[in-house]
Amino acid sequence: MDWPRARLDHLSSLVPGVGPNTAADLAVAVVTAVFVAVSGWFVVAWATSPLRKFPGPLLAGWTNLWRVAQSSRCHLKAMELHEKYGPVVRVGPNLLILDYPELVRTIYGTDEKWCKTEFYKNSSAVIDGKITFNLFSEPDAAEHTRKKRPVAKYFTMSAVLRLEPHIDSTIAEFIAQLDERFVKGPSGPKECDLGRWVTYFAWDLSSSNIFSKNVGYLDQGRDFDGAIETTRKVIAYFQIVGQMPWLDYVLDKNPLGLKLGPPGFSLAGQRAAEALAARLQTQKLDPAAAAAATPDFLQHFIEASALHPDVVGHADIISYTMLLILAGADTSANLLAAAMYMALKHGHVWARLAADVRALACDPALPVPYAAARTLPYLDAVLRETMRLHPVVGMPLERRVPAGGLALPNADPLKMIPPGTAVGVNAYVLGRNPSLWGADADVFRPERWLDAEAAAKESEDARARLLRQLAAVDFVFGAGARICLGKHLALVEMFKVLATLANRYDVELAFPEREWKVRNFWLLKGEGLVVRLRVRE
Ligand code: HEM
Repeated sequence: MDWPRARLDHLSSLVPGVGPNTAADLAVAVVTAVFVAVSGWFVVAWATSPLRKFPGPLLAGWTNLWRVAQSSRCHLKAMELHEKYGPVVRVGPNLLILDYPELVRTIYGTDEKWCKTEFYKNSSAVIDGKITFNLFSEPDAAEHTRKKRPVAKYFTMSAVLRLEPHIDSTIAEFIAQLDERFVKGPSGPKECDLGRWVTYFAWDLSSSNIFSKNVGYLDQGRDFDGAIETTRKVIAYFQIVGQMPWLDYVLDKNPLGLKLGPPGFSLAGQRAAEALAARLQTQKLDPAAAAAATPDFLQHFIEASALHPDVVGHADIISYTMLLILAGADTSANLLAAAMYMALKHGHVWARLAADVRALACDPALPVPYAAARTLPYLDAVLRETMRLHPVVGMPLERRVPAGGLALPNADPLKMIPPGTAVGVNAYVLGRNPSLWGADADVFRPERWLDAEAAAKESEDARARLLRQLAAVDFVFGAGARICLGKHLALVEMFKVLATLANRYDVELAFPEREWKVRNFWLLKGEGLVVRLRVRE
């Protein structure tokens, strides 16, 4: 639109130093004024921030854009920063990252004072124009407890073990596909992109645990409906907007209802809604068959709805199931791929693991029972060591400092973090802290766990140190009131599938000299796990 000349002249004459000449002058003046105002605002905010005393990159203290730019390698950047600045580093105008193992119990406790920050808010749906939090994103502690209470009992170890038949059937499908596609055939074993195949496995397994039905990724050998790729994009989007929450209000949750941000996650919602409707129908028509079926999460949530109708409606059942898909599939796939890569990269580790598993004398044609796999200390050590160095979630778990502030330990001269500050510990950093792990903190050495357990039997100090190490590795699943609900399930799956693969196959890396590439898209995902498999003699 062209503005009338007189109006432009009048407006531009209001800007000091700019004569009533041209529209271009006015535009320059407006841009300059905005720039000066915004810069001024940044300078004042920076100069008056109570976090100014905390060290960190200068730009990070001004704008969250700095950390957004680091996203895909923020776990490595965090290591560099702690090395340079110490255990407390300012990585955003209102965010400090901490490398104090002893603070984990305070920050991630059960006392409901430490709430999740805005980082999590965006991973919620908009229903009827309102942001509706799920169990994971809910910031309010009381509301979180209300949402969690009806379903928590379905995630205990004993409840998870009742899902073992689903895990077995998916592992059976997994090895059948590996045999058929990569082991058999006249030309002998073929290269197998195991990283891709564990992803199909984890996605089918997640669906089997929830709906008693695989989606068919293993069967088809591809992400045939695009849901895996879409979910990854959704998680990567959450990583970015979590760090600059206002972006999500522009890109996704804007009042105009325009979707400029993440790809829709509607396929998972639609699948969940259809499965729920079908299950309710079956229950009505054939209650005896429904009661006799192996339980799954859908069944559990329907039961929770019957027991707690005031908390769990049908929309909540769909929300719980979608969350399990989002939180449980790629996380498990990434940990499984990391354990395989690390054990194979250190050939003696895989050899010892395979020898221990085979000594159990389980049938190599069948999935190894959890009760048998769990008896193997070396398998346990391989898993712990993998989680220590490749903790899956590659970002700090942000929490808001409550009233009273946070006192720093060890007479840290910075002493006190003020209330309202966002703070976070990154499991990747904790897993490499030399005060916990010693000088070889960066080395993959499962034997350290066996040594530590032996030492713990001999001395109180060693026992206390082992407990600290166990707590640090456990932090891979978070801690306290917001600890991962799927922790037991994930561990049962890991024990079983690693034991089954080691029991059935001789495995080697196809390109042992190559390093895999790890990218951080909130989750740490390694790429380049390519192997050759032979069914063992
Ligand atoms: C190796 C696998 C997994 C890892 C490393 C992992 C890690 C985590 C972490 C770190 C959190 C806490 C986030 C925070 O406090 O900011 C979390 C929460 C959660 N996880 Fe997992 N997870 C895994 C597998 C699973 C599985 C298999 C499921 C479901 C079957 C699951 C369901 C959840 C849920 C529902 C929450 C939210 C809990 C709450 O806020 O009450 N996770 N997970």
